[in-house]
Amino acid sequence: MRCSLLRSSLAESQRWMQQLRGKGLFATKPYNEGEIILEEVPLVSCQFAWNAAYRYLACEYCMRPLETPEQNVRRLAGKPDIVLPHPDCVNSNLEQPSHVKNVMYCFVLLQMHYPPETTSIMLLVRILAFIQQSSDPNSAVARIKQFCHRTVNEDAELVHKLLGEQFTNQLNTLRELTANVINGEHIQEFLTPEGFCTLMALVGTNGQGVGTSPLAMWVNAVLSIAMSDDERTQLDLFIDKLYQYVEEESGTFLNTEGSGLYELQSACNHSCAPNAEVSFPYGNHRLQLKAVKQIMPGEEIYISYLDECSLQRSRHSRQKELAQNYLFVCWCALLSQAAHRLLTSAEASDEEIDQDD
Ligand SMILES: C[S@@+](CC[C@H](N)C(=O)[O-])C[C@H]1O[C@@H](n2cnc3c(N)ncnc32)[C@H](O)[C@@H]1O
Repeated sequence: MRCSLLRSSLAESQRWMQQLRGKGLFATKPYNEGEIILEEVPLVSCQFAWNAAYRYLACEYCMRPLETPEQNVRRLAGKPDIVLPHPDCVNSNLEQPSHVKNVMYCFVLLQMHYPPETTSIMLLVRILAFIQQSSDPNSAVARIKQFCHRTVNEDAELVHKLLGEQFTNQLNTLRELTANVINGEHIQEFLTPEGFCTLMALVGTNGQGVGTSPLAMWVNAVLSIAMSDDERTQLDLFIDKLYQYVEEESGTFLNTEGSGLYELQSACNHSCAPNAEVSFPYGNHRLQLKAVKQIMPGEEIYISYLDECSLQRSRHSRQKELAQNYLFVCWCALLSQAAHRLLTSAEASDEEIDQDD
């Protein structure tokens, strides 16, 4: 009886938490650790403006780097004579003649004191362009509206960090500038003050960071080649040396970075102990979601919205980042408090039962 009491309370608290979390992605079959759950390309993506400043050239459409691994490592390591072994892996990045570098149009935004990276604004403009250019704009709008897009969390009294009252003027200027760049019947609703905030919140809460690196692709490719133990040891030493040179010359900023909007992946809720992770193994914006633990049918698939560094930080810092960027109070913390309360009340009932006995 005591067990069933605890079980029903836990089931209730889980239902309550699912309500708070909204929709989620659930496994319909078992996945082993390391197994691919899904792959998808984004509806829209955009690279960070600073890539160009650091001479990271990537396709404006799919973020595939526009240099070979050898050119990449020569630049990052500041050593123009480095030659990478295994030419098949070295040259694989050059075979995309259709991937081009476009000139991005720029906003006066760069002069404004407003927190979002230009990428968030470009992503927002690309969403509008996606709707405008669609052969069926109404269904394009419906697809965009499937992404969660609330601007406030009334339960937890949170406002998205990009939408605070202190930014009213900046948001208005940005909205007017955007309407000058792109306008039309089907996107009117997103160019009103409320609609624009909704789109900003949508980009803020659903944008997935994308990272591509020719060097990392070369490393993955050569590591999958069959070779003797001796050759493998030599290769490992060579790779370690390359990364050491790169770190000395360029530090840790190694990837071409950007952000994308993914329909399936964005349905994944956050956990500080996730059972899946996102990667970009093709060196472009095509995303892969992989199980990092065994997942059983019916289980929810969670990723971490926090990078590795933030995940190591205190619960308070994690909660702050999730609240400001994603408008929720980390359920991991809530769960432990709720579980603690349930446990305490179960223990209390145990005592009562014991006394009754
Ligand atoms: C990318 S969406 C994930 C899908 C979302 N649940 C939906 O209904 O569309 C991110 C939003 O999901 C909610 N969310 C994600 N993980 C959560 C969690 N662990 N606890 C509570 N809410 C969460 C937050 O509202 C967050 O802004």
